[in-house]
Amino acid sequence: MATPSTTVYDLVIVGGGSAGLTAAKLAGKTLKKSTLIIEADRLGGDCTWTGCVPSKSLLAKAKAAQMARRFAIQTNKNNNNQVPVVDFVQVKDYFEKNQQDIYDRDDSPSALAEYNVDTMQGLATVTSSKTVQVSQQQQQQEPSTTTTTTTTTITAKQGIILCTGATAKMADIPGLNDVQVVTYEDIWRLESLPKRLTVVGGGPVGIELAQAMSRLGCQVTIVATQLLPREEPEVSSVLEDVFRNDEGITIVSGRLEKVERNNGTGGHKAFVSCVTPPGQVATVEGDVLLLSVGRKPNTKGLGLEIMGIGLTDNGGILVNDKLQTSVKGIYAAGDCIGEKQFTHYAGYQGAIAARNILLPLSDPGVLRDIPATTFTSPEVASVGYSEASAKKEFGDDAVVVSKMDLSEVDRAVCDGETKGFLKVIYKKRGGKILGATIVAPVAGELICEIVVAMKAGMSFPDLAKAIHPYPSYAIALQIMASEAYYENVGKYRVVYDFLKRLGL
Ligand SMILES: Cc1cc2nc3c(=O)[nH]c(=O)nc-3n(C[C@H](O)[C@H](O)[C@H](O)COP(=O)(O)OP(=O)(O)OC[C@H]3O[C@@H](n4cnc5c(N)ncnc54)[C@H](O)[C@@H]3O)c2cc1C
Ligand SMILES: NC(=O)c1ccc[n+]([C@@H]2O[C@H](COP(=O)([O-])OP(=O)(O)OC[C@H]3O[C@@H](n4cnc5c(N)ncnc54)[C@H](O)[C@@H]3O)[C@@H](O)[C@H]2O)c1
Repeated sequence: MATPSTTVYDLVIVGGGSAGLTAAKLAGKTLKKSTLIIEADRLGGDCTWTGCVPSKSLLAKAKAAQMARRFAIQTNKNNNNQVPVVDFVQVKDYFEKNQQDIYDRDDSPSALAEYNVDTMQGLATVTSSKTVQVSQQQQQQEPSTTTTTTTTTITAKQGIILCTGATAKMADIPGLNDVQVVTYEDIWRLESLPKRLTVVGGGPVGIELAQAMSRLGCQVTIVATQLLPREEPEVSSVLEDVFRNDEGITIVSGRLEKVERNNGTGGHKAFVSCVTPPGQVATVEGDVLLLSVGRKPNTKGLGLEIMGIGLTDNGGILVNDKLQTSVKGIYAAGDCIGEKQFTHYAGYQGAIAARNILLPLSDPGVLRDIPATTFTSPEVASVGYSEASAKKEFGDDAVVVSKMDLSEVDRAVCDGETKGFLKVIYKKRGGKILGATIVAPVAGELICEIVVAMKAGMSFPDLAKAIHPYPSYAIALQIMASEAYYENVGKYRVVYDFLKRLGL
Protein backbone atom coordinates (compact mmCIF):
# COMPACT_ATOMS: atom_id res chain seq x y z
CA MET A 1 0.00 0.00 0.00
CA ALA A 2 1.23 3.48 -0.84
CA THR A 3 2.27 5.99 1.82
CA PRO A 4 -0.46 8.63 2.00
CA SER A 5 0.58 12.15 0.98
CA THR A 6 -1.04 13.82 4.01
CA THR A 7 -1.81 12.97 7.64
CA VAL A 8 -5.06 14.95 7.84
CA TYR A 9 -8.33 13.57 6.45
CA ASP A 10 -12.05 14.27 6.79
CA LEU A 11 -12.73 10.61 7.50
CA VAL A 12 -10.42 7.88 8.79
CA ILE A 13 -11.49 4.24 8.62
CA VAL A 14 -9.77 1.49 10.58
CA GLY A 15 -10.07 -1.88 8.82
CA GLY A 16 -10.41 -2.61 5.11
CA GLY A 17 -13.07 -5.35 5.01
CA SER A 18 -16.65 -5.09 3.71
CA ALA A 19 -17.66 -2.41 6.24
CA GLY A 20 -14.57 -0.24 5.80
CA LEU A 21 -14.46 -0.50 2.01
CA THR A 22 -18.10 0.48 1.57
CA ALA A 23 -17.76 3.40 4.00
CA ALA A 24 -14.63 4.60 2.16
CA LYS A 25 -16.13 4.35 -1.32
CA LEU A 26 -19.23 6.31 -0.31
CA ALA A 27 -17.20 9.00 1.46
CA GLY A 28 -14.45 9.35 -1.17
CA LYS A 29 -16.43 9.35 -4.39
CA THR A 30 -20.08 10.16 -3.73
CA LEU A 31 -19.63 12.55 -0.80
CA LYS A 32 -16.25 13.84 -2.06
CA LYS A 33 -14.54 13.88 1.35
CA SER A 34 -10.85 13.18 1.87
CA THR A 35 -10.77 9.61 3.14
CA LEU A 36 -8.09 7.24 4.45
CA ILE A 37 -8.49 3.55 5.11
CA ILE A 38 -5.92 1.89 7.38
CA GLU A 39 -5.52 -1.88 7.09
CA ALA A 40 -3.30 -4.08 9.26
CA ASP A 41 -3.25 -7.07 6.93
CA ARG A 42 -4.84 -7.34 3.45
CA LEU A 43 -7.51 -5.03 2.07
CA GLY A 44 -10.63 -7.10 1.37
CA GLY A 45 -10.90 -8.58 4.86
CA ASP A 46 -12.73 -11.73 5.76
CA CYS A 47 -15.11 -11.75 2.78
CA THR A 48 -12.43 -11.80 0.06
CA TRP A 49 -9.72 -13.82 1.78
CA THR A 50 -11.22 -16.25 4.31
CA GLY A 51 -15.02 -16.01 4.06
CA CYS A 52 -17.58 -15.54 1.31
CA VAL A 53 -15.39 -15.63 -1.80
CA PRO A 54 -13.32 -18.77 -1.16
CA SER A 55 -16.27 -20.61 0.45
CA LYS A 56 -18.72 -19.83 -2.36
CA SER A 57 -16.06 -20.71 -4.97
CA LEU A 58 -15.41 -24.00 -3.17
CA LEU A 59 -19.15 -24.70 -3.03
CA ALA A 60 -19.45 -24.00 -6.78
CA LYS A 61 -16.75 -26.55 -7.62
CA ALA A 62 -18.20 -29.00 -5.09
CA LYS A 63 -21.63 -28.69 -6.70
CA ALA A 64 -20.13 -29.33 -10.13
CA ALA A 65 -18.43 -32.45 -8.76
CA GLN A 66 -21.70 -33.64 -7.23
CA MET A 67 -23.58 -33.07 -10.51
CA ALA A 68 -20.90 -34.90 -12.46
CA ARG A 69 -21.04 -37.78 -10.01
CA ARG A 70 -24.83 -37.97 -10.21
CA PHE A 71 -24.68 -37.89 -13.99
CA ALA A 72 -22.01 -40.60 -14.03
CA ILE A 73 -24.17 -42.77 -11.80
CA GLN A 74 -27.18 -42.22 -14.05
CA THR A 75 -25.27 -43.14 -17.19
CA ASN A 76 -23.42 -46.12 -15.83
CA LYS A 77 -24.84 -47.47 -12.62
CA ASN A 78 -22.46 -50.38 -12.17
CA ASN A 79 -19.14 -48.84 -13.06
CA ASN A 80 -17.69 -46.91 -10.16
CA ASN A 81 -14.59 -46.12 -12.20
CA GLN A 82 -16.75 -43.67 -14.13
CA VAL A 83 -17.24 -41.52 -11.03
CA PRO A 84 -15.19 -38.34 -11.51
CA VAL A 85 -12.41 -37.60 -9.04
CA VAL A 86 -11.70 -34.01 -8.01
CA ASP A 87 -8.29 -32.42 -8.56
CA PHE A 88 -7.95 -30.33 -5.38
CA VAL A 89 -5.08 -28.28 -6.81
CA GLN A 90 -7.36 -27.06 -9.59
CA VAL A 91 -10.07 -26.25 -7.05
CA LYS A 92 -7.55 -24.16 -5.09
CA ASP A 93 -6.39 -22.40 -8.25
CA TYR A 94 -10.02 -21.60 -8.98
CA PHE A 95 -10.83 -19.91 -5.67
CA GLU A 96 -7.45 -18.15 -5.51
CA LYS A 97 -8.03 -16.68 -8.96
CA ASN A 98 -11.51 -15.50 -7.92
CA GLN A 99 -10.02 -13.90 -4.80
CA GLN A 100 -7.35 -12.12 -6.81
CA ASP A 101 -9.87 -10.90 -9.42
CA ILE A 102 -12.23 -9.52 -6.79
CA TYR A 103 -9.35 -7.95 -4.84
CA ASP A 104 -7.97 -6.27 -7.98
CA ARG A 105 -11.39 -5.00 -9.06
CA ASP A 106 -12.89 -3.93 -5.72
CA ASP A 107 -10.46 -3.91 -2.80
CA SER A 108 -6.92 -3.05 -3.93
CA PRO A 109 -5.27 0.35 -3.40
CA SER A 110 -5.60 1.04 -7.12
CA ALA A 111 -9.32 0.18 -7.07
CA LEU A 112 -9.76 2.52 -4.09
CA ALA A 113 -7.80 5.30 -5.79
CA GLU A 114 -10.63 5.36 -8.37
CA TYR A 115 -12.89 6.34 -5.47
CA ASN A 116 -10.42 9.01 -4.26
CA VAL A 117 -9.60 6.93 -1.19
CA ASP A 118 -6.06 6.77 0.22
CA THR A 119 -4.81 3.54 1.79
CA MET A 120 -2.24 2.88 4.48
CA GLN A 121 -0.81 -0.39 5.80
CA GLY A 122 -0.43 -0.64 9.57
CA LEU A 123 -1.97 -1.42 12.91
CA ALA A 124 -4.19 1.42 14.12
CA THR A 125 -4.89 2.53 17.68
CA VAL A 126 -7.33 5.29 18.53
CA THR A 127 -5.60 7.95 20.64
CA SER A 128 -8.30 10.66 20.82
CA SER A 129 -11.68 11.41 19.29
CA LYS A 130 -9.83 12.92 16.31
CA THR A 131 -6.56 10.99 16.08
CA VAL A 132 -5.39 7.51 15.21
CA GLN A 133 -1.85 6.22 15.67
CA VAL A 134 -0.62 3.80 13.00
CA SER A 135 2.29 1.43 13.70
CA GLN A 136 4.16 0.10 10.70
CA GLN A 137 6.86 -2.53 10.81
CA GLN A 138 9.77 -2.40 8.41
CA GLN A 139 12.45 -5.03 7.93
CA GLN A 140 16.01 -3.96 7.26
CA GLN A 141 18.30 -6.54 5.67
CA GLU A 142 21.67 -4.76 6.04
CA PRO A 143 23.95 -5.17 7.93
CA SER A 144 21.73 -7.76 9.69
CA THR A 145 17.97 -8.43 9.56
CA THR A 146 16.22 -6.17 12.06
CA THR A 147 12.62 -5.00 12.39
CA THR A 148 11.91 -1.38 13.16
CA THR A 149 8.53 0.05 14.05
CA THR A 150 7.51 3.54 12.96
CA THR A 151 4.41 5.30 14.18
CA THR A 152 2.42 7.98 12.40
CA THR A 153 -0.38 10.07 13.83
CA ILE A 154 -3.33 10.61 11.49
CA THR A 155 -5.93 13.30 12.16
CA ALA A 156 -9.59 12.75 11.34
CA LYS A 157 -11.33 16.12 11.07
CA GLN A 158 -14.89 14.83 10.93
CA GLY A 159 -14.86 11.31 12.29
CA ILE A 160 -13.38 7.84 12.68
CA ILE A 161 -15.10 4.54 11.83
CA LEU A 162 -13.87 1.34 13.45
CA CYS A 163 -14.41 -1.59 11.08
CA THR A 164 -12.06 -4.15 12.58
CA GLY A 165 -14.13 -7.29 11.95
CA ALA A 166 -13.93 -10.57 13.84
CA THR A 167 -11.73 -13.65 14.16
CA ALA A 168 -12.37 -17.35 14.69
CA LYS A 169 -13.29 -18.37 18.23
CA MET A 170 -11.08 -21.05 19.71
CA ALA A 171 -12.91 -23.45 22.01
CA ASP A 172 -11.45 -24.41 25.38
CA ILE A 173 -11.47 -28.14 24.60
CA PRO A 174 -8.82 -30.46 26.07
CA GLY A 175 -6.46 -31.98 23.50
CA LEU A 176 -7.00 -29.50 20.67
CA ASN A 177 -3.31 -28.59 20.66
CA ASP A 178 -2.32 -32.23 20.07
CA VAL A 179 -4.20 -32.73 16.79
CA GLN A 180 -4.40 -31.01 13.40
CA VAL A 181 -6.99 -28.25 13.82
CA VAL A 182 -7.99 -25.71 11.18
CA THR A 183 -10.49 -22.85 11.27
CA TYR A 184 -12.04 -20.94 8.38
CA GLU A 185 -8.96 -18.71 8.56
CA ASP A 186 -6.45 -21.36 7.52
CA ILE A 187 -8.41 -24.21 5.88
CA TRP A 188 -7.67 -22.47 2.56
CA ARG A 189 -3.98 -23.27 2.94
CA LEU A 190 -4.48 -27.08 2.95
CA GLU A 191 -2.38 -28.51 0.10
CA SER A 192 -4.52 -31.61 -0.37
CA LEU A 193 -7.98 -32.79 0.52
CA PRO A 194 -7.95 -34.57 3.90
CA LYS A 195 -9.27 -38.12 3.76
CA ARG A 196 -11.48 -37.64 6.84
CA LEU A 197 -12.66 -34.27 8.17
CA THR A 198 -14.42 -33.70 11.50
CA VAL A 199 -16.42 -30.47 11.48
CA VAL A 200 -17.28 -29.08 14.92
CA GLY A 201 -20.25 -26.68 14.97
CA GLY A 202 -23.45 -26.63 12.92
CA GLY A 203 -23.52 -22.90 12.09
CA PRO A 204 -23.15 -21.48 8.55
CA VAL A 205 -19.34 -21.87 8.48
CA GLY A 206 -19.48 -25.51 9.60
CA ILE A 207 -22.24 -26.72 7.32
CA GLU A 208 -21.17 -24.87 4.15
CA LEU A 209 -17.63 -26.20 4.46
CA ALA A 210 -18.83 -29.68 5.50
CA GLN A 211 -20.95 -30.05 2.37
CA ALA A 212 -18.29 -28.57 0.09
CA MET A 213 -15.52 -30.84 1.42
CA SER A 214 -17.78 -33.89 1.32
CA ARG A 215 -18.77 -33.25 -2.29
CA LEU A 216 -15.12 -32.78 -3.21
CA GLY A 217 -14.42 -36.29 -1.94
CA CYS A 218 -13.66 -36.01 1.76
CA GLN A 219 -15.32 -38.27 4.35
CA VAL A 220 -17.05 -35.74 6.63
CA THR A 221 -18.50 -36.03 10.14
CA ILE A 222 -20.32 -33.05 11.66
CA VAL A 223 -20.45 -32.72 15.45
CA ALA A 224 -23.27 -30.34 16.36
CA THR A 225 -26.24 -30.18 18.68
CA GLN A 226 -28.34 -28.98 15.71
CA LEU A 227 -27.72 -27.71 12.16
CA LEU A 228 -28.45 -23.97 11.85
CA PRO A 229 -30.05 -23.69 15.30
CA ARG A 230 -30.92 -20.01 14.75
CA GLU A 231 -33.29 -20.89 11.88
CA GLU A 232 -36.84 -22.33 12.01
CA PRO A 233 -36.66 -25.84 13.59
CA GLU A 234 -37.78 -27.62 10.39
CA VAL A 235 -34.72 -26.24 8.53
CA SER A 236 -32.48 -28.52 10.52
CA SER A 237 -34.64 -31.59 9.74
CA VAL A 238 -34.45 -30.98 5.97
CA LEU A 239 -30.69 -30.38 6.04
CA GLU A 240 -30.03 -33.42 8.21
CA ASP A 241 -32.05 -35.56 5.81
CA VAL A 242 -30.17 -34.26 2.75
CA PHE A 243 -26.73 -34.40 4.39
CA ARG A 244 -27.20 -37.88 5.87
CA ASN A 245 -29.26 -39.68 3.25
CA ASP A 246 -28.32 -38.03 -0.05
CA GLU A 247 -24.73 -37.01 0.57
CA GLY A 248 -23.32 -39.58 2.99
CA ILE A 249 -22.26 -37.04 5.64
CA THR A 250 -22.25 -38.42 9.18
CA ILE A 251 -23.88 -36.20 11.80
CA VAL A 252 -23.21 -36.81 15.48
CA SER A 253 -25.69 -34.80 17.53
CA GLY A 254 -23.83 -33.44 20.52
CA ARG A 255 -21.01 -31.23 21.76
CA LEU A 256 -17.32 -31.90 21.35
CA GLU A 257 -15.83 -32.34 24.83
CA LYS A 258 -12.31 -33.71 24.30
CA VAL A 259 -9.88 -34.68 21.52
CA GLU A 260 -6.82 -36.87 21.50
CA ARG A 261 -4.26 -38.05 18.99
CA ASN A 262 -5.05 -41.37 17.41
CA ASN A 263 -1.66 -43.02 17.45
CA GLY A 264 -2.91 -45.83 15.21
CA THR A 265 -3.92 -43.65 12.26
CA GLY A 266 -2.05 -40.42 12.99
CA GLY A 267 -5.35 -38.56 13.03
CA HIS A 268 -7.61 -37.72 15.96
CA LYS A 269 -10.29 -39.21 18.17
CA ALA A 270 -13.00 -36.74 19.14
CA PHE A 271 -15.26 -37.43 22.12
CA VAL A 272 -18.78 -36.07 21.87
CA SER A 273 -21.40 -35.82 24.62
CA CYS A 274 -24.57 -36.76 22.77
CA VAL A 275 -27.88 -34.94 22.78
CA THR A 276 -29.76 -38.23 22.44
CA PRO A 277 -29.53 -40.31 24.49
CA PRO A 278 -28.21 -37.75 26.96
CA GLY A 279 -25.06 -38.74 28.78
CA GLN A 280 -23.84 -41.09 26.04
CA VAL A 281 -20.36 -40.36 24.69
CA ALA A 282 -19.71 -40.98 20.98
CA THR A 283 -16.24 -41.25 19.46
CA VAL A 284 -15.48 -39.76 16.07
CA GLU A 285 -12.26 -40.48 14.18
CA GLY A 286 -10.77 -38.13 11.60
CA ASP A 287 -7.58 -36.70 10.12
CA VAL A 288 -8.22 -32.93 10.24
CA LEU A 289 -10.59 -31.15 12.62
CA LEU A 290 -12.36 -27.98 11.44
CA LEU A 291 -13.31 -25.88 14.45
CA SER A 292 -16.26 -23.68 13.45
CA VAL A 293 -17.77 -22.62 16.76
CA GLY A 294 -18.32 -18.93 16.02
CA ARG A 295 -16.36 -15.71 15.67
CA LYS A 296 -15.41 -13.01 18.15
CA PRO A 297 -15.11 -9.26 17.45
CA ASN A 298 -11.61 -7.76 17.01
CA THR A 299 -11.22 -5.07 19.67
CA LYS A 300 -7.81 -5.74 21.23
CA GLY A 301 -5.16 -3.06 20.92
CA LEU A 302 -7.58 -0.49 19.52
CA GLY A 303 -7.25 1.78 22.54
CA LEU A 304 -10.91 1.40 23.48
CA GLU A 305 -10.34 1.18 27.25
CA ILE A 306 -8.27 4.35 27.31
CA MET A 307 -10.90 6.14 25.24
CA GLY A 308 -13.68 4.85 27.51
CA ILE A 309 -15.44 3.08 24.65
CA GLY A 310 -17.54 0.26 26.07
CA LEU A 311 -18.06 -3.31 24.89
CA THR A 312 -21.23 -5.42 24.65
CA ASP A 313 -21.70 -8.69 26.57
CA ASN A 314 -20.42 -10.68 23.58
CA GLY A 315 -17.31 -8.53 23.25
CA GLY A 316 -18.46 -6.25 20.42
CA ILE A 317 -17.90 -2.49 20.32
CA LEU A 318 -20.92 -0.88 21.96
CA VAL A 319 -22.79 1.49 19.64
CA ASN A 320 -26.17 3.22 19.64
CA ASP A 321 -28.63 2.62 16.82
CA LYS A 322 -26.83 5.29 14.74
CA LEU A 323 -23.59 3.25 15.10
CA GLN A 324 -21.94 5.89 17.30
CA THR A 325 -19.76 4.67 20.17
CA SER A 326 -19.81 6.39 23.55
CA VAL A 327 -17.25 8.88 22.14
CA LYS A 328 -18.65 11.57 19.84
CA GLY A 329 -17.16 11.31 16.36
CA ILE A 330 -16.11 7.67 16.71
CA TYR A 331 -18.39 5.14 15.04
CA ALA A 332 -18.17 1.37 14.55
CA ALA A 333 -19.62 -0.86 11.83
CA GLY A 334 -19.67 -4.50 10.73
CA ASP A 335 -18.60 -7.64 12.57
CA CYS A 336 -16.66 -5.71 15.24
CA ILE A 337 -19.92 -4.64 16.89
CA GLY A 338 -20.66 -8.34 17.50
CA GLU A 339 -24.15 -8.31 16.05
CA LYS A 340 -25.26 -10.26 12.95
CA GLN A 341 -22.20 -11.08 10.86
CA PHE A 342 -22.83 -10.74 7.14
CA THR A 343 -21.02 -8.94 4.33
CA HIS A 344 -24.20 -7.18 3.16
CA TYR A 345 -24.94 -5.94 6.69
CA ALA A 346 -21.33 -4.90 7.32
CA GLY A 347 -21.32 -2.94 4.05
CA TYR A 348 -24.66 -1.34 4.84
CA GLN A 349 -23.48 -0.32 8.30
CA GLY A 350 -20.21 1.07 6.91
CA ALA A 351 -22.17 3.28 4.52
CA ILE A 352 -24.57 4.43 7.25
CA ALA A 353 -21.69 5.25 9.64
CA ALA A 354 -20.00 7.35 6.92
CA ARG A 355 -23.31 9.02 6.10
CA ASN A 356 -24.01 9.78 9.77
CA ILE A 357 -20.56 11.33 10.24
CA LEU A 358 -20.47 13.35 7.04
CA LEU A 359 -24.08 14.40 6.37
CA PRO A 360 -26.60 16.23 8.55
CA LEU A 361 -29.19 14.29 10.58
CA SER A 362 -28.78 10.52 10.83
CA ASP A 363 -30.11 7.14 9.72
CA PRO A 364 -30.37 3.98 11.84
CA GLY A 365 -27.59 1.45 11.32
CA VAL A 366 -28.72 -1.33 13.65
CA LEU A 367 -31.70 -2.97 12.01
CA ARG A 368 -33.99 -5.88 12.68
CA ASP A 369 -34.91 -7.52 9.39
CA ILE A 370 -31.54 -8.55 8.00
CA PRO A 371 -31.81 -11.31 5.39
CA ALA A 372 -29.43 -14.25 5.62
CA THR A 373 -28.57 -17.07 3.24
CA THR A 374 -26.54 -20.15 3.97
CA PHE A 375 -25.29 -21.38 0.61
CA THR A 376 -25.64 -25.13 1.06
CA SER A 377 -27.65 -27.29 -1.35
CA PRO A 378 -30.47 -26.65 -0.74
CA GLU A 379 -29.85 -23.04 0.27
CA VAL A 380 -31.40 -21.76 3.48
CA ALA A 381 -32.61 -18.15 3.45
CA SER A 382 -34.59 -16.19 5.97
CA VAL A 383 -35.65 -12.68 6.91
CA GLY A 384 -37.59 -11.19 9.78
CA TYR A 385 -39.65 -13.14 12.28
CA SER A 386 -39.75 -16.90 12.66
CA GLU A 387 -43.15 -18.47 13.31
CA ALA A 388 -42.47 -18.81 17.04
CA SER A 389 -41.10 -15.27 17.50
CA ALA A 390 -44.01 -13.74 15.54
CA LYS A 391 -46.59 -15.65 17.59
CA LYS A 392 -44.81 -14.70 20.79
CA GLU A 393 -44.81 -11.02 19.88
CA PHE A 394 -48.23 -10.64 18.22
CA GLY A 395 -50.21 -13.59 19.63
CA ASP A 396 -51.13 -16.91 17.99
CA ASP A 397 -54.38 -15.60 16.51
CA ALA A 398 -52.88 -12.49 14.93
CA VAL A 399 -50.38 -14.39 12.78
CA VAL A 400 -50.92 -16.54 9.66
CA VAL A 401 -48.37 -19.04 8.39
CA SER A 402 -48.40 -19.90 4.69
CA LYS A 403 -46.26 -22.90 3.83
CA MET A 404 -45.57 -24.89 0.67
CA ASP A 405 -43.47 -28.01 0.42
CA LEU A 406 -40.93 -28.00 -2.39
CA SER A 407 -42.42 -31.26 -3.68
CA GLU A 408 -45.46 -29.16 -4.71
CA VAL A 409 -43.35 -26.75 -6.79
CA ASP A 410 -43.23 -27.90 -10.45
CA ARG A 411 -39.76 -26.50 -11.08
CA ALA A 412 -38.36 -28.37 -8.08
CA VAL A 413 -39.96 -31.57 -9.37
CA CYS A 414 -38.37 -31.03 -12.82
CA ASP A 415 -34.98 -30.40 -11.20
CA GLY A 416 -35.32 -33.39 -8.86
CA GLU A 417 -34.71 -31.09 -5.89
CA THR A 418 -37.87 -31.53 -3.84
CA LYS A 419 -36.46 -31.42 -0.29
CA GLY A 420 -37.29 -28.03 1.16
CA PHE A 421 -40.12 -25.57 1.70
CA LEU A 422 -41.25 -21.96 1.49
CA LYS A 423 -42.78 -20.44 4.59
CA VAL A 424 -44.13 -16.90 4.86
CA ILE A 425 -45.43 -15.40 8.09
CA TYR A 426 -47.85 -12.50 7.86
CA LYS A 427 -50.36 -10.61 9.95
CA LYS A 428 -53.96 -11.76 9.74
CA ARG A 429 -55.24 -8.17 9.68
CA GLY A 430 -53.85 -6.33 6.66
CA GLY A 431 -51.49 -9.10 5.52
CA LYS A 432 -48.27 -7.33 6.54
CA ILE A 433 -45.32 -9.66 5.90
CA LEU A 434 -43.48 -10.38 9.15
CA GLY A 435 -40.88 -12.84 7.93
CA ALA A 436 -40.05 -15.81 5.75
CA THR A 437 -37.85 -18.87 5.62
CA ILE A 438 -37.06 -20.68 2.39
CA VAL A 439 -35.16 -23.92 1.91
CA ALA A 440 -34.70 -24.43 -1.83
CA PRO A 441 -31.96 -24.52 -4.48
CA VAL A 442 -32.21 -20.76 -5.07
CA ALA A 443 -33.53 -19.65 -1.69
CA GLY A 444 -31.00 -16.78 -1.57
CA GLU A 445 -32.57 -15.27 -4.70
CA LEU A 446 -36.16 -16.00 -3.63
CA ILE A 447 -35.79 -14.27 -0.28
CA CYS A 448 -34.94 -11.01 -2.08
CA GLU A 449 -38.52 -10.85 -3.36
CA ILE A 450 -39.78 -10.98 0.22
CA VAL A 451 -37.16 -8.42 1.32
CA VAL A 452 -38.31 -5.97 -1.37
CA ALA A 453 -41.99 -6.61 -0.64
CA MET A 454 -41.38 -5.95 3.08
CA LYS A 455 -39.43 -2.78 2.34
CA ALA A 456 -42.12 -1.55 -0.06
CA GLY A 457 -44.81 -2.23 2.54
CA MET A 458 -46.63 -4.71 0.28
CA SER A 459 -49.00 -7.11 1.99
CA PHE A 460 -48.52 -10.81 1.33
CA PRO A 461 -51.78 -11.09 -0.69
CA ASP A 462 -50.47 -8.20 -2.89
CA LEU A 463 -47.85 -10.59 -4.31
CA ALA A 464 -50.68 -12.54 -5.95
CA LYS A 465 -51.12 -9.68 -8.42
CA ALA A 466 -47.48 -9.71 -9.56
CA ILE A 467 -47.27 -12.23 -12.40
CA HIS A 468 -44.33 -14.60 -12.01
CA PRO A 469 -42.98 -16.71 -14.90
CA TYR A 470 -43.72 -20.44 -14.92
CA PRO A 471 -41.96 -22.70 -14.03
CA SER A 472 -39.78 -20.60 -11.76
CA TYR A 473 -39.27 -21.38 -8.10
CA ALA A 474 -40.56 -17.88 -7.37
CA ILE A 475 -44.03 -18.60 -8.78
CA ALA A 476 -44.57 -20.66 -5.62
CA LEU A 477 -44.66 -17.36 -3.72
CA GLN A 478 -47.35 -16.03 -6.07
CA ILE A 479 -49.39 -19.21 -5.65
CA MET A 480 -49.11 -19.01 -1.85
CA ALA A 481 -50.06 -15.33 -1.97
CA SER A 482 -53.06 -16.14 -4.20
CA GLU A 483 -54.36 -18.52 -1.56
CA ALA A 484 -54.07 -15.72 1.00
CA TYR A 485 -55.79 -13.33 -1.42
CA TYR A 486 -58.75 -15.61 -2.14
CA GLU A 487 -59.10 -16.53 1.52
CA ASN A 488 -59.64 -12.81 2.10
CA VAL A 489 -62.20 -12.80 -0.69
CA GLY A 490 -63.91 -15.76 1.00
CA LYS A 491 -64.38 -13.71 4.17
CA TYR A 492 -66.54 -11.25 2.26
CA ARG A 493 -68.45 -13.91 0.28
CA VAL A 494 -71.89 -12.59 1.28
CA VAL A 495 -71.03 -9.12 -0.03
CA TYR A 496 -69.47 -10.50 -3.24
CA ASP A 497 -72.46 -12.79 -3.88
CA PHE A 498 -74.76 -9.83 -3.43
CA LEU A 499 -72.73 -7.65 -5.85
CA LYS A 500 -72.62 -10.51 -8.37
CA ARG A 501 -76.43 -10.86 -8.20
CA LEU A 502 -76.65 -7.17 -9.04
CA GLY A 503 -74.75 -8.01 -12.23
CA LEU A 504 -71.54 -6.26 -11.19
C1 LIG B 1 -16.25 -19.01 5.97
C2 LIG B 1 -17.12 -17.79 5.95
C3 LIG B 1 -18.05 -17.61 4.96
C4 LIG B 1 -18.85 -16.48 4.94
N1 LIG B 1 -19.78 -16.36 3.96
C5 LIG B 1 -20.60 -15.28 3.94
C6 LIG B 1 -21.58 -15.14 2.92
O1 LIG B 1 -21.72 -15.98 2.05
N2 LIG B 1 -22.36 -14.04 2.93
C7 LIG B 1 -22.23 -13.08 3.90
O2 LIG B 1 -22.99 -12.11 3.87
N3 LIG B 1 -21.31 -13.19 4.88
C8 LIG B 1 -20.49 -14.26 4.92
N4 LIG B 1 -19.54 -14.37 5.89
C9 LIG B 1 -19.39 -13.28 6.88
C10 LIG B 1 -18.62 -12.10 6.26
O3 LIG B 1 -17.41 -12.56 5.72
C11 LIG B 1 -18.35 -11.02 7.32
O4 LIG B 1 -19.54 -10.72 7.98
C12 LIG B 1 -17.79 -9.74 6.70
O5 LIG B 1 -16.70 -9.99 5.87
C13 LIG B 1 -17.40 -8.75 7.81
O6 LIG B 1 -16.82 -7.59 7.27
P1 LIG B 1 -16.12 -6.51 8.24
O7 LIG B 1 -15.69 -5.40 7.37
O8 LIG B 1 -17.00 -6.21 9.38
O9 LIG B 1 -14.86 -7.25 8.85
P2 LIG B 1 -13.55 -7.90 8.15
O10 LIG B 1 -13.83 -8.33 6.77
O11 LIG B 1 -13.07 -8.93 9.11
O12 LIG B 1 -12.52 -6.71 8.06
C14 LIG B 1 -11.88 -6.20 9.18
C15 LIG B 1 -10.49 -5.74 8.76
O13 LIG B 1 -9.95 -4.94 9.81
C16 LIG B 1 -8.55 -5.17 9.90
N5 LIG B 1 -8.12 -4.74 11.24
C17 LIG B 1 -8.47 -5.27 12.44
N6 LIG B 1 -7.91 -4.58 13.45
C18 LIG B 1 -7.19 -3.57 12.88
C19 LIG B 1 -6.38 -2.51 13.37
N7 LIG B 1 -6.21 -2.32 14.70
N8 LIG B 1 -5.78 -1.68 12.48
C20 LIG B 1 -5.96 -1.84 11.14
N9 LIG B 1 -6.71 -2.82 10.62
C21 LIG B 1 -7.33 -3.68 11.46
C22 LIG B 1 -8.44 -6.67 9.64
O14 LIG B 1 -7.15 -7.02 9.21
C23 LIG B 1 -9.51 -6.88 8.56
O15 LIG B 1 -8.97 -6.83 7.26
C24 LIG B 1 -18.71 -15.48 5.94
C25 LIG B 1 -17.75 -15.65 6.94
C26 LIG B 1 -16.97 -16.78 6.95
C27 LIG B 1 -15.97 -16.94 8.03
N1 LIG C 1 -23.60 -17.63 4.19
C1 LIG C 1 -23.37 -16.76 5.16
O1 LIG C 1 -23.95 -15.68 5.24
C2 LIG C 1 -22.32 -17.07 6.19
C3 LIG C 1 -21.46 -18.14 6.02
C4 LIG C 1 -20.52 -18.40 7.00
C5 LIG C 1 -20.46 -17.59 8.13
N2 LIG C 1 -21.31 -16.57 8.26
C6 LIG C 1 -21.30 -15.74 9.48
O2 LIG C 1 -20.16 -16.02 10.28
C7 LIG C 1 -20.53 -16.14 11.65
C8 LIG C 1 -19.82 -17.30 12.27
O3 LIG C 1 -20.33 -18.54 11.80
P1 LIG C 1 -20.11 -19.88 12.59
O4 LIG C 1 -20.81 -20.96 11.89
O5 LIG C 1 -18.67 -20.05 12.91
O6 LIG C 1 -20.73 -19.54 14.00
P2 LIG C 1 -22.16 -19.78 14.68
O7 LIG C 1 -22.10 -19.09 15.98
O8 LIG C 1 -23.25 -19.45 13.74
O9 LIG C 1 -22.22 -21.36 14.91
C9 LIG C 1 -21.32 -22.04 15.74
C10 LIG C 1 -22.01 -23.25 16.31
O10 LIG C 1 -21.05 -24.04 17.00
C11 LIG C 1 -21.70 -24.63 18.09
N3 LIG C 1 -20.69 -25.10 19.07
C12 LIG C 1 -19.97 -24.35 19.95
N4 LIG C 1 -19.17 -25.16 20.69
C13 LIG C 1 -19.39 -26.42 20.27
C14 LIG C 1 -18.87 -27.69 20.64
N5 LIG C 1 -17.95 -27.83 21.61
N6 LIG C 1 -19.34 -28.79 20.01
C15 LIG C 1 -20.27 -28.68 19.02
N7 LIG C 1 -20.79 -27.52 18.63
C16 LIG C 1 -20.36 -26.39 19.24
C17 LIG C 1 -22.62 -23.54 18.60
O11 LIG C 1 -23.65 -24.09 19.37
C18 LIG C 1 -23.11 -22.90 17.32
O12 LIG C 1 -24.32 -23.45 16.89
C19 LIG C 1 -22.03 -16.28 11.70
O13 LIG C 1 -22.53 -15.22 12.48
C20 LIG C 1 -22.51 -16.17 10.29
O14 LIG C 1 -23.51 -15.19 10.19
C21 LIG C 1 -22.25 -16.29 7.32
